[in-house]
Amino acid sequence: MLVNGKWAEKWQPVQQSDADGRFIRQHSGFRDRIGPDSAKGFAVEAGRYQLYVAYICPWASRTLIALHLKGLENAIDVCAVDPRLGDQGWAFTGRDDSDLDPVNGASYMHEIYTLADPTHTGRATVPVLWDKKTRTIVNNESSDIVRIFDKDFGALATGDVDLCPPELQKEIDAVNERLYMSFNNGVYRAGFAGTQKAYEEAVADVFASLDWMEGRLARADWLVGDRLTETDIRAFVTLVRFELAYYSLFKCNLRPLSAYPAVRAYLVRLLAIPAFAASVRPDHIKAGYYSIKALNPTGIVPVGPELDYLEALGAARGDRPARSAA
Ligand SMILES: N[C@@H](CCC(=O)N[C@@H](CS)C(=O)NCC(=O)O)C(=O)O
Repeated sequence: MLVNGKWAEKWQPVQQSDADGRFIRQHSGFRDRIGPDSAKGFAVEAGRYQLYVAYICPWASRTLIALHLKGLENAIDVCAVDPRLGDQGWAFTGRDDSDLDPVNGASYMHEIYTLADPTHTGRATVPVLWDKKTRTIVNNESSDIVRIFDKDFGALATGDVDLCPPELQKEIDAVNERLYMSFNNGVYRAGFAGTQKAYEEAVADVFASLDWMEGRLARADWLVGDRLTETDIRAFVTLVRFELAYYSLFKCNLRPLSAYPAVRAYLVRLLAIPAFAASVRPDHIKAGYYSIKALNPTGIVPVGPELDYLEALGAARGDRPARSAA
């Protein structure tokens, strides 16, 4: 991580924990908006902003899905890091169809943070929304960036969807909060737990969330109201990683996803929406999670699992089959 603008040596991608071994996620530091609600006057302009993402990362994937659903692909550039978190954090290598940084020419994500604030202290996380004009970070919190794309870009956003309609906002915020604690971050609390107790608490939360979603989706198409909202984006990014990484690497293995037929059908339905499909790179997800040395010291990436819903995704994009012919 960065300490006063310097990359701390001997840094390991291990997360913070409390006295009982419970995983603690860092708070995001850059929280401005774009347009009339911007404190620093970031204006709505096509081509001015770049979104830094990692395809492995569920928080970054939320913002990618929102960008595509809102039809902002031509207004905002996207730059994807190498999926493997190395000794210097996220890197721009161009490997595995990741990107080199065309705007700042950075080698590592932490350079983007020190360009914005030469004395920055904190982890160099993705997503980051970067302003090319003033060369700084607008925002590095995915829940804000989703709302920036949904609300701030006005006529530049051509997608015909309101991800947080005012009449549903209260319920969306309440369900988002619950899902975040117990599901989106719940899987991380399980994976990075430092004690048996912290792990068991987290796994119970994860499966209680799946139980709740199964009940809801057995009688409704969407998690809140009668339409697609940002809550569905939040559920999706964790669901699509569940069998690829969380079930095995994070030990969230109480039940397979097939024990939740309504949830699984919902996942397949969302994958058929191009904005959702465009955010999913199974190769990056597996390479990224299994490169976390603290959890997988050998770095060996499992061959499986074979997942029919992801093969359909690859075929739709014209990818080669997941299993090589070697
Ligand atoms: N609050 C942030 C969390 C982002 C986050 O934790 N991203 C992870 C990747 S999934 C990251 O970049 N981790 C690098 C690190 O912790 O050093 C958000 O939702 O935007």
